[in-house]
Amino acid sequence: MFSERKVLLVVNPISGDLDKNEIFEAVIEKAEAEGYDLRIYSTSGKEDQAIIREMVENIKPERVIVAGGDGTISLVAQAVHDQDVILGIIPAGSANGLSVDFEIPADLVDSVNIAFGHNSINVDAVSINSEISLHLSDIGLNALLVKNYENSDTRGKLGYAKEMFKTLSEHENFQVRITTDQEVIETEALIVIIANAQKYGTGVNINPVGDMSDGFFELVIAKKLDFFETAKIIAGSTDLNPEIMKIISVEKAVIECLDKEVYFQIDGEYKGLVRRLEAKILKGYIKVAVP
Ligand SMILES: Nc1ncnc2c1ncn2[C@@H]1O[C@H](COP(=O)(O)OP(=O)(O)OP(=O)(O)O)[C@@H](O)[C@H]1O
Repeated sequence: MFSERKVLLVVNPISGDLDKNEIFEAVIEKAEAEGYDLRIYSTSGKEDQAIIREMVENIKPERVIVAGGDGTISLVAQAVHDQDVILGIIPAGSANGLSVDFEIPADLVDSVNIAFGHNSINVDAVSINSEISLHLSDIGLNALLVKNYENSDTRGKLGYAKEMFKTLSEHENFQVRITTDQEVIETEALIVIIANAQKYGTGVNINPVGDMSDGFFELVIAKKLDFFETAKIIAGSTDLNPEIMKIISVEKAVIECLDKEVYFQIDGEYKGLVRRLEAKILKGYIKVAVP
């Protein structure tokens, strides 16, 4: 029988190190059990956003389920955000920062059940110089780490530690001016994070007040630190010292790097050097299935 209820599964075949066949099997089984007509799209790395958008317009699925890392989730969110669909997430990337924040478990059966489940929340996005950030973007130290890690051929924890050491020796603090509706802050900074979420994929809770559905994003400004304080922060120390870290909740902000161009990353993807960022919240950007 032809089913009116449709679901589109988008899979990134190269993300993380999960066997995608297991994902196909689990989703096919669940879709059958729930009476969904399932369509599948495997990303190619080229024109995916436009293709997914067109598929969603034609198929009109109730849900779009993404199996991939944060890059693929963000791509699909941008393709479907103005459609009436629920986004289900099956964590299948190398870091899975978004899934950590949504408390979506790594277990395949559990995440498939959640992706097809009844609970969903509206999630904000942050527009940064017209690009979309769902999770955590930043300028400074961490963006340089992302750049170094992307360019290195080592992977895993050891590769990460090696790149962190290299990054700490290369990084230079910068002068920044942050203009919000409430205040103008001018300070030397190690890192400025534009945070929609709370945690990096490593589990570091950099923004304890973060809530992806509250209509605000946070600016987390870390000032000059010494070498060991810096290492502690990016290695996972969560005891945020207010002398060192300042966190403000805003709807929009302009961030200007006053003395040099600074490394910039969005949701784990290195974006190049920047001087100026304009960030604003996009409320209720996408609906996501959650536990
Ligand atoms: N078939 C493909 N071949 C090569 N690259 C692809 C293909 N499909 C998608 N990509 C690329 O995969 C990247 C997105 O990867 P994604 O973020 O999903 O996984 P990841 O990098 O393993 O995980 P994480 O973001 O959690 O570290 C994009 O750069 C995209 O262009």
